[in-house]
Amino acid sequence: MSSNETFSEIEEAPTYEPSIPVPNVQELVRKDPLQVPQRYVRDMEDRPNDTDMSHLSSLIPIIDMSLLLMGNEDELNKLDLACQEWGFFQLVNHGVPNEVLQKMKDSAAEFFDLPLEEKNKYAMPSNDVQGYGHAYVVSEEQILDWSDALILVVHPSHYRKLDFWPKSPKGLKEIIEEYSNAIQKVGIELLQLLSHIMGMEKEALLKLHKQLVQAYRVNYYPPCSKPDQVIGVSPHSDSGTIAILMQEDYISGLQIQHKGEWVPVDPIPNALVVNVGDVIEMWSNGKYKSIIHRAVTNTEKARISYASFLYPHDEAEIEPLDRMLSPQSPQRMYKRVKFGEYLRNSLKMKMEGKAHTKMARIDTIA
Ligand SMILES: O=C(O)CCC(=O)C(=O)O
Ligand SMILES: [Fe+2]
Repeated sequence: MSSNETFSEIEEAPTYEPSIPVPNVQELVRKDPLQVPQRYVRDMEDRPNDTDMSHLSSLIPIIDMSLLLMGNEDELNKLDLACQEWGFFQLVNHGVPNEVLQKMKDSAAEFFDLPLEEKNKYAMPSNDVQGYGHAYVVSEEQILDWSDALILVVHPSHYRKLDFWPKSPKGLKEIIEEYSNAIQKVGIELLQLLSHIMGMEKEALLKLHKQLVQAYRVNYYPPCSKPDQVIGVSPHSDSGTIAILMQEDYISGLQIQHKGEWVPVDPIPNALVVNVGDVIEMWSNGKYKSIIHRAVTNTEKARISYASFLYPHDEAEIEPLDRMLSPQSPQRMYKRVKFGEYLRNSLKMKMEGKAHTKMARIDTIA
């Protein structure tokens, strides 16, 4: 692939901003399902409210990849509108076999069911953000998310730190690789289609990455006795290019901000949820939106979500593309930033909506 030829395979794996170690939430719930320690309790204004917005979930665009790949104009328009108005869509007929999705889910569920000592063999060290633990914890005072996660860099393969890839259950490593390869294929196709709807040649966005990097974050949200007081994953936008998420089939939790409301993205069995990240928002000069989203918990069931993030090489310079400046938006909304600096700046902050995008924004409003 052209974008992967720029950097040689002897390049060292990058390092990322560390996160402060905090208690394991699954273990906390296992020991006492009713306890909700104060460090997880949100301020009143940040709590999920119980207004049921599930009727809005069906408005989130559902896009058919097989139609996109056939060049169907209506579907391409739908993609364009989805990225402008929602920043999120559900992707069906994406080509990843259902067996691969299911094997990924079964194997990850088995991992989280292992005793803590076994999972802690892959514990995120204090100087890294890969492994089993919690990202974005930057101060002891910070209110914590009601979740644990396994985080790995999966592509390019020489970036992998195999010490963090669980050896048990048997087959997990292999399915992470198989699933991630399948997701990368979908991701590349989406980048080609986005290049097309931005009026560029197919490989344009891929080339701008200099090298396509892919990280994998499996989130585990234990049930919570007070789901109205905690958040599973704090509101944030994703820093990379695009994110592709697999959800549990029948357990909701993901919510996205749309016109001032938190809209749930209820799972559609075997669909993938795709969202535009900050980099696409910057390249498109704000035409396509990187939307704030969060995950909430429930009293009944643990939920696992599987997020793959595609992003550029650390050295890639990100700025609005000339062709995306238009009479409607003649001014650049973003400065040029080196992606590696942008990403590390985000990882150094707690997740807080779009606060991390400040370093790239040109604020036109005084
Ligand atoms: O669990 C979810 O549905 C969302 C996870 C997410 O936004 C993330 O990992 O960045
Ligand atoms: Fe996210």
